[in-house]
Amino acid sequence: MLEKRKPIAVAEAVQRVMQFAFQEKVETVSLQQAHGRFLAEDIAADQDVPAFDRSPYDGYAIRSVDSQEACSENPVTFKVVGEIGAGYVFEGLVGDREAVRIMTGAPIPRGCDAVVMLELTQTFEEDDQRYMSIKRSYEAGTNISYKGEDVQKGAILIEKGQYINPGVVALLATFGYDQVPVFRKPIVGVIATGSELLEPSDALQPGKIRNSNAYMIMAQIERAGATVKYFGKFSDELNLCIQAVEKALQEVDILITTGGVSVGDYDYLPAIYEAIEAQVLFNKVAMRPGSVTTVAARNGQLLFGLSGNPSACYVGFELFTRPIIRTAFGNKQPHLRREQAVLGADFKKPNPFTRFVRANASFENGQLVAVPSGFDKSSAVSSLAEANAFIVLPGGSRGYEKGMQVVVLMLEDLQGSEWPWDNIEKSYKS
Ligand SMILES: Nc1nc2c(c(=O)[nH]1)N[C@H]1C(S)=C(S)[C@@H](COP(=O)(O)OP(=O)(O)OC[C@H]3O[C@@H](n4cnc5c(N)ncnc54)[C@H](O)[C@@H]3O)O[C@H]1N2
Ligand code: MOO
Ligand SMILES: [Mg+2]
Repeated sequence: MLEKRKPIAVAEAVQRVMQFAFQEKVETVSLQQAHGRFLAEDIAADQDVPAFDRSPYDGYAIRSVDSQEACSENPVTFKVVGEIGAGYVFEGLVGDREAVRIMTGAPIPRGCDAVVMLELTQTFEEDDQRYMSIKRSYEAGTNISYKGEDVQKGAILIEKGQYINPGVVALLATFGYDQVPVFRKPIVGVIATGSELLEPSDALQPGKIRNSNAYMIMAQIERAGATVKYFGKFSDELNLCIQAVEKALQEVDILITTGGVSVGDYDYLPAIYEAIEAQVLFNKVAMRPGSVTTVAARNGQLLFGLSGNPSACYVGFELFTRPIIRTAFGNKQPHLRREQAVLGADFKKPNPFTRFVRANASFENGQLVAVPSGFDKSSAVSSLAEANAFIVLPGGSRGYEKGMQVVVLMLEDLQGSEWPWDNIEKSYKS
């Protein structure tokens, strides 16, 4: 007799998976490879930035006191006693009515306390000596970038777990991090199952389809920040699949399979879990698509049995696999970011299960509006391309109307949510 599967709530299923959070591991990468990784240590400033008072403009460094009498009727003239570009230091002491030609970024010469922009000066030469005159006075401190005005020594700049974006890369470089401590990426294996599968390079044949899931999932793994290991596609032959899964498990932290998790004659994943003595955490979730999503564990290693149906496969990854990957990065918000949005179109299909409608969410006049991104069956592949969010529609409703408030989960976001699963209410009109 066919075993009847008992659906569990999405939040319960996510919780079961999250029991297997990764132990964080640290490795070091070069600064050039750090972009897109997650920082494994707090970074504190070991110096002031800037490290010296410097000029924000090209112009002349002066002693402000010498400019006090200057006005348009009475220009004050300075003797130009030197010139410095960024990277050089003026060694002398600047005296009475003396100025130093200075470029942006150069240190303020000793004795000077103001910089006059080049455009506000007039220059001339007399007996091989250069002079500069100004027609207004300057207060002490005018046009000086002070030591430590950007960052003060000792400040915590970036916290452990922070995503390394280009700005973080700039800070790491500023503070001399040629090598950067980052969290190790988990290795996520991918196996596609199905005798119907062709590779993308193959010509179509009767009854066959191209394997899109493996490539989609590999891209999702990379988007989540992990490393992919692809083992290929396998036809629906039990022993072949058992061997492939056993072998893959030796080489990865997490293994994802697609297809074969339902109740068809060639849906072998349940038999594979049994054969390799993996414990099934759940094999039915009260959600659409992806109700057949199955997760099993063996010796602390997770096996994600994602559906063969492309939309179901995609959703299963984002809800269950993504957050566990994120735990490897010291991430306190490993789940998809939850936001509130306005439903941008009617969604009339009733369903007893919570729906995750692939959608495009964008701001319209400051309001996030989410519109289903196309054909909504579990088998759909076309609606995935435009999707940057899931609209979460709780089950048990007769359908939803344009204008209702809905919860959305954002797919392209880096910030994430701590736990987005509480209080997902039935929608209401705003
Ligand atoms: N009698 C029942 N039938 C089905 C049930 C059920 O509860 N009772 N569940 C349905 C639901 S819901 C889903 S979702 C699918 C899940 O199917 P499987 O996970 O077992 O996947 P397959 O049977 O292998 O394939 C399903 C579908 O997806 C296509 N596929 C498979 N692999 C790929 C791939 N790599 N790239 C693109 N497309 C793929 C495959 O050709 C099938 O069309 O089961 C329902 N049936
Ligand atoms: O798992 Mo199925 O996708 O609910 O349609
Ligand atoms: Mg099947």
